[in-house]
Amino acid sequence: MEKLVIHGGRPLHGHVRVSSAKNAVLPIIVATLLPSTPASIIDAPNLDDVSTICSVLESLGVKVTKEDNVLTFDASMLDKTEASYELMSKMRASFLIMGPLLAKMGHAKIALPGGCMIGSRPIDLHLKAFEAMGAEINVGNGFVEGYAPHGLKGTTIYLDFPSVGATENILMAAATAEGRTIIENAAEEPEIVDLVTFLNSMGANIKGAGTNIIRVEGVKELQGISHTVIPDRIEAGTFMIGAAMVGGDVVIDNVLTEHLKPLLAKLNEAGVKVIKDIDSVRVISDGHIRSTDIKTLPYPGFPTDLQAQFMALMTIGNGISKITETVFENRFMHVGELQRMGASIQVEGRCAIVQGVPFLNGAFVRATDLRAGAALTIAGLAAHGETEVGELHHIDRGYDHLVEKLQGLGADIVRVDRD
Ligand SMILES: CC(=O)N[C@H]1[C@@H](OP(=O)(O)OP(=O)(O)OC[C@H]2O[C@@H](n3ccc(=O)[nH]c3=O)[C@H](O)[C@@H]2O)O[C@H](CO)[C@@H](O)[C@@H]1O
Ligand SMILES: C=C(OP(=O)(O)O)C(=O)O
Repeated sequence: MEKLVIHGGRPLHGHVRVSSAKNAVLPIIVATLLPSTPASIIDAPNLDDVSTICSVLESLGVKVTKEDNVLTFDASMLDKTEASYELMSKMRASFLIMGPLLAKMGHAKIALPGGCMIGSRPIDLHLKAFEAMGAEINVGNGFVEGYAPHGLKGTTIYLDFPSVGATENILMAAATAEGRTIIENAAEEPEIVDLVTFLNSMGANIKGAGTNIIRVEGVKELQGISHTVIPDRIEAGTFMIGAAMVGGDVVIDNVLTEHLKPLLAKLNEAGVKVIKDIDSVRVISDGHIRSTDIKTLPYPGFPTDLQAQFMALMTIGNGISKITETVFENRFMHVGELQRMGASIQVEGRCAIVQGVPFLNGAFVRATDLRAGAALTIAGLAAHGETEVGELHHIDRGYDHLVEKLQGLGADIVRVDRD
């Protein structure tokens, strides 16, 4: 069991480069199930979630190869349509294989992903959409099984909530379905746009990605291409918040600032200096933070995946900050850990009231989930004394070389074996 050991209080300086987006690369890898010829991804991030999704595809018969910085997926031998609980339980995004498998193979049997730390995360919207497209869906004994022996048919689907995963699953099911599919109240996240760019480059006919109505004209076949995934806006945001909290002068490279408008606005409100450039952003901070409220919302609102990190920043604000989480029902697991570092936070339902304190103190804390882990790492870098962060497998899911990148900025952080 490994842990991070952090000695806080050293300002951050220099450049750090953001990797490709986890939440874009995962659905894009799944979409390589669809074409009849191999598809490649250039510069995929080095993440446990990427390894997991590659294992899921391999378990279905896809040949996955890596040469230098290019991952290639050849689904011409795809012959299985069942995914085990062991693989599904590692990562919920694995459920995205349901749409492409139904579209291409007419069958999918997938272990139910189950609940997780941040909420129950049902898949009802995905399943309702597949049924509307003509699939027969049965749920039982911990599995969801779908049949579409005569193929999927386009239809109009209204999503009760603009679910990112449901929008992606439907897009992949609809790309080669018969006729037109219209997704109303679709998710508008940049990762949806990147998936659609990938699908359209392979020959799909999809319009409206990035708005809440997406139209898909089903095509007969897709052909594999090579794709470079968009930068990870959540990793970029994590470094921006980190620089703001710890203090210093940091340039974050490979950032599309148009994907981070709510964070830029909130850092501005918090008194942090942020200078935008074409594909980078510079954050200058003396560590004095004005308390600011945030409310998480689907894109283009404030991302739930930056809520924990922003809460860490608010723990040293000059007053009271109200943090409202509307996307997931239980995404405050980091509160207890931040309290161990001396933060003053009270949770009232979906709101956390953070009363800023002059400084945090180092403590032993656990990464209760991926973004909680990032938040606690930032908090440790800003805190007085030594912080240890355990349960690193959560952080490894979604941050590519986090420790090395922070060391490059001058942080005193090492990864060591617990024993
Ligand atoms: C791999 C990936 O891209 N993960 C992201 C994706 O997760 P994910 O795709 O799972 O998130 P969704 O947008 O689907 O979920 C948002 C909300 O909708 C609910 N819901 C979703 C589907 C459904 O069938 N029924 C239902 O009720 C969920 O429980 C949750 O409360 O978007 C989330 C919201 O931006 C991000 O936090 C995750 O980092
Ligand atoms: C919640 C997240 O990911 P996932 O949907 O894969 O659990 C995240 O990236 O913060």
